[in-house]
Amino acid sequence: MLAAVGQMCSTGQPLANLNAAVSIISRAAAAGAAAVFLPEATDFIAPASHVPALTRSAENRAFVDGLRDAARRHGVEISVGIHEPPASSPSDSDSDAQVQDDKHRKGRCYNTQLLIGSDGNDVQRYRKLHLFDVDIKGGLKILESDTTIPGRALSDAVDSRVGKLGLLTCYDLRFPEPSLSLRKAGAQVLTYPSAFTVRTGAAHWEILLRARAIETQCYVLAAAQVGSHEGTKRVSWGHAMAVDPYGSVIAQCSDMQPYQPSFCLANIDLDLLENVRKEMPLWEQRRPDVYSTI
Ligand SMILES: O=C(O)CNC(=O)[C@H](CS)NC(=O)CCC(=O)C(=O)O
Repeated sequence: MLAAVGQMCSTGQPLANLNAAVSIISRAAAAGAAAVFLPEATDFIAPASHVPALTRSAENRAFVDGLRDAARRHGVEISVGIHEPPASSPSDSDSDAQVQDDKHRKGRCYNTQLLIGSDGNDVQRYRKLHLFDVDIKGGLKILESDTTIPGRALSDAVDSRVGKLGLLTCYDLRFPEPSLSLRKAGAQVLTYPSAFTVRTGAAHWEILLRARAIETQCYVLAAAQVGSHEGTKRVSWGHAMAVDPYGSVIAQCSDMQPYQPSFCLANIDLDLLENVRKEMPLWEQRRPDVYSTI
């Protein structure tokens, strides 16, 4: 089964971003993709002060509806990173006092990965657990928690046409525990929709993606934002890629400028995955008698 891993440069306009995302989806579907993976914050990237209003805008609701429609029209599953207002889903459990207080006080949102089925219905959502609050010497200062509420749980590994998916997002990549937990829960394919910074991307992106694939013996699919986001100081690293369970980079988007909405295709071969796990049975070789395991 073919998975398409997308790369684009989101703006502050959800409807323009919808157009870019749909152009990836329609071309990927025509190329035979069964599922299309889009970056973190595909709906918009904008200055922090604009995030609360944009998250709750009619344009942003139209963005998600447009993707549901594209999933149905093209018959593909879609994973997409969005800004999600609290209590937007009936199953929402964010009723505790702290979260209620936070959302009223600051209008924060969740950084959510939404999985849409090929019938256009929502299948799963995952809210980013680890927020990117960093202040690195040399200029980089981002406080994601200014605009975002951290999720409080992993989401169950979920069936898709390209295998059982374990959903994670961007900065989560730096924490091996959730990837191991999802592997233990049955995941075969880990997703990391991202918007890595250029500096940290150059230093860590590919190494971390390959490490997570090697440790978990899962495919890793990492859609990515790329280039300068208009109206902000943010520049994203791109290098959207797919890694196989042996750690090989099997597909990668072009780094050629000017950046266009693009994708790369990866064949997800679950027989190969089983072979990797059989040849080197890491899971059975762990030593819980010596150290604690997930
Ligand atoms: O909310 C948005 O607008 C999009 N979200 C992001 O860009 C997020 C939070 S600011 N970026 C990261 O997590 C980068 C991680 C990273 O670069 C690293 O771990 O080195």
